[in-house]
Amino acid sequence: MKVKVRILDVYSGRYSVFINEKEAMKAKLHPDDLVKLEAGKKTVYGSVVISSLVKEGEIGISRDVLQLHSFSEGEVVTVIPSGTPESVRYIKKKMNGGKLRKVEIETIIKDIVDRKLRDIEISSFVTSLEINGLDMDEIAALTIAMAETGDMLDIDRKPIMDVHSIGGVPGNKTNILVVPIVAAAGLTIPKTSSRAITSAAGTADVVEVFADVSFSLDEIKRIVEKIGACMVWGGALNLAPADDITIKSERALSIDPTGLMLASIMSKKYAMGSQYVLIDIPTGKGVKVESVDQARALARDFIELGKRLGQYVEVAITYGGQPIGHTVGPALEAREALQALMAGTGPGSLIEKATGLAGVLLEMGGVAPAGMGKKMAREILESGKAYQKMREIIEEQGGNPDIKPEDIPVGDKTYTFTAPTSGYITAIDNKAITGIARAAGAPEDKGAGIELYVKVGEKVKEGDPLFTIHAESEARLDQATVFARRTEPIRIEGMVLQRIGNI
Ligand SMILES: O=P(O)(O)OC[C@H]1O[C@H](OP(=O)(O)O)[C@H](O)[C@@H]1O
Ligand SMILES: O=c1cc[nH]c(=O)[nH]1
Repeated sequence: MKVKVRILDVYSGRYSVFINEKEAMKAKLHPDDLVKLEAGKKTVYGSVVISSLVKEGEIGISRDVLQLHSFSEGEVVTVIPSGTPESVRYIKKKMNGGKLRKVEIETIIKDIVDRKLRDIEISSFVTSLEINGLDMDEIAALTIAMAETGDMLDIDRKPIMDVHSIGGVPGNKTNILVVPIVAAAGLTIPKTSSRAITSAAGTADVVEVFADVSFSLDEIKRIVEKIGACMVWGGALNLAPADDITIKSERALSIDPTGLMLASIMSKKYAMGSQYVLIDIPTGKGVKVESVDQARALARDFIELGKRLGQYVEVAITYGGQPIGHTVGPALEAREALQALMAGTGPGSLIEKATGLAGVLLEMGGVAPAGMGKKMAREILESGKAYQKMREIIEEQGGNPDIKPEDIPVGDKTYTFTAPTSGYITAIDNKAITGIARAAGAPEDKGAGIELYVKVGEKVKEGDPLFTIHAESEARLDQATVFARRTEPIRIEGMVLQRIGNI
């Protein structure tokens, strides 16, 4: 059927096309049916929403579609019902535990990017990967398909360094220090991050508190060729575009299937032209990788995948047994990262990890002698050079370089939990901390999160503050406090943990 486009001021987070009920009945279209819109050389897929927002003879197009495709009001388009895409068969094959061929993986990724697959099918694909996994041939094919369905960056400065965390540990604002340290040493580091997947704040969510993170590839090229670094959101670019779409399903389910995680990270690095990549694998209770043996196995996969892509990859297995630093949630983490860059010092876990990772990159990039990278990274941080580089990044990304940590607003609805008894902090539950921060509204509510006053091993007295929840609304604060009461985010014990006798 031929209809006229009506642009609707609707944002649904998916590719929706709106059709009047009578028109839908005539065309035998039903809610959520997949249709193809054709206009000249343009082809776009979308899911049907039956709505009185449009009249007979019209098709409503939501803002989501207009972000990537241009349609004008009144433009005539042909609407063609589209059957189930071939890729659904391949998703079922993975559900049944089969091994996917390269061409099958390419078809799935192309259909995700073309929006032929709807949320429900994409979630099924993600779930099938969580349950049945992928082998290295499948992971390599997935990585290349994810990168090649988008644009590739070609930066005129070499070598290109990169760092990426597999995430999972609360408060992981580390790379916001690593990137300016490495760039201040003269290396080039075009850092792309995703938004939160399982945590309460991805690096892109945190950086967005003080600068823009959505740029075109041309803008990124300009920024990186000028100042040697950027810290941007991968999802804003047409860079590995399937990544941000699958991440939406992962975030909803709070899962990060290992094969997809490898492809998600390495496709972004491949598309950015990164040559030397450092992968951070936080390891500990309540994060994605709980044991050092598992971390080593994953490290081998990253290194092998890097070889297949022509990249030199090193892996740092880092301590992830409790949150990094003292803050969790976008605005609180932005404050802490900025404070550390300005002062050249900060919480031990944050500074140790940031200078440790930056040190490895300085050695990989050949600007620090073997074994001297960490010392050099610390000197760059303490000298204020990393902060100066951060100011350049903020300015080039449209933020205010003079911003101070106290200028960053945090949620003003607060509740502080205190120690019910005196003793030592014997555990901080990563999953509970993330759950509380998410219940408080993070990462979408930038000001939501947690301020931690204690770390494992510290001594507390009854009544000492343990942590404060910040939220932007009373309702969210209530949800988070209820969640916190149901879990045991912080364990306090005496020095005698157990008494055993009479066995
Ligand atoms: O912790 P969760 O949300 O699972 O993982 C996602 C986070 O991990 C990575 O961090 P980075 O960009 O390397 O700092 C991603 O880019 C993202 O910010
Ligand atoms: O970028 C990232 C980081 C962790 N896991 C992913 O899937 N992607």
